[in-house]
Amino acid sequence: MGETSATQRTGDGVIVTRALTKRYRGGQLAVDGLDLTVPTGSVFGFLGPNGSGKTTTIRMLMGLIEPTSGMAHVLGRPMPRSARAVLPRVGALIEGPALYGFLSGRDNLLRYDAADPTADPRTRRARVAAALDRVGLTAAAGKKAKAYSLGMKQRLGLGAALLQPRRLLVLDEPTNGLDPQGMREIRALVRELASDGTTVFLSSHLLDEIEQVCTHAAVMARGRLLTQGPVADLAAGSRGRLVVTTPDPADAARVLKEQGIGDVVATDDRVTGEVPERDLAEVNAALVTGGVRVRGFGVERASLEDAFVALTGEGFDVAG
Ligand SMILES: Nc1ncnc2c1ncn2[C@@H]1O[C@H](COP(=O)(O)OP(=O)(O)OP(=O)(O)O)[C@@H](O)[C@H]1O
Repeated sequence: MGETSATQRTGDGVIVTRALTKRYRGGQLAVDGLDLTVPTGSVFGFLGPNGSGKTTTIRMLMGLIEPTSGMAHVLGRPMPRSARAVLPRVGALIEGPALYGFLSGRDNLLRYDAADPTADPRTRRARVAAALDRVGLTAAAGKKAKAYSLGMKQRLGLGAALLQPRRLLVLDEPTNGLDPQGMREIRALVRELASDGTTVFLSSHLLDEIEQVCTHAAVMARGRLLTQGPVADLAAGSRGRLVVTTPDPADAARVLKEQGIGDVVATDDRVTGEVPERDLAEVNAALVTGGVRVRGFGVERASLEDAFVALTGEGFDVAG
């Protein structure tokens, strides 16, 4: 099979996998028949709880481990076979950046750049200065990396991935372990990179993170792909919740149950339930007839979390 036919077959996805499978030597089936398509220019969230197979997938995509079966194409070329041609065009941040604590941030990047045989030594300093600027570390460039906060270390790792122009950035749990401020910084950076046209593939076990920064997402559980597509479509696939705001939550809950509404949950001044098939006006009328003072009545937009729960029938470890 020639390279051209392979490219045609995989369309214009930046990452395409078909039936990609990894069984570790111990017998653990970590990734099971994965069909993934990451559109060009997307910020693609690879979502799943710990142990769902995200890191294993990323390691196969980067040619770090061999799949047991199936195929993975990155930038139209098969991995791991074309790793030498593909990897220079991919920036990766996997399992935290490897940094020398005793070197300054700038010297760490100079080292990274020097390790790249395609990087012109005459323009090295300028490249490193531009990368430091990109990730907001110019002022801290002279500090030793061991004095950096976790967020600064992550940003330095991203800076290393950005020394060369990249068509694809692969970030494995880029905000893991960061405080809220550090998370915000990394998310802002990801959005900025994406606005320049770089495709970003990032894994996360945080649903709200995916909703905040990603255009597309795939959801993994126990090594299998549950769904993938534009984030807005994934959330819309779930029906959302009926929400009644009222000073009479107990009465409202009773009426809603009488009306056949499922999963009724009452809190202080809010009662929610599953969205019924029938006309919502009838439900509203029943509440009013039942003496419930209705202050608000409507359907709350479904979140990706609702979609996840609907898909798996179980909750998601949102707090991490
Ligand atoms: N080298 C290995 N040998 C054997 N089993 C492994 C190995 N690496 C991972 N696994 C197992 O494969 C499964 C998937 O792990 P993986 O690290 O890919 O998941 P993950 O979604 O990235 O989770 P995490 O966020 O915890 O890294 C887990 O059950 C894990 O224990």
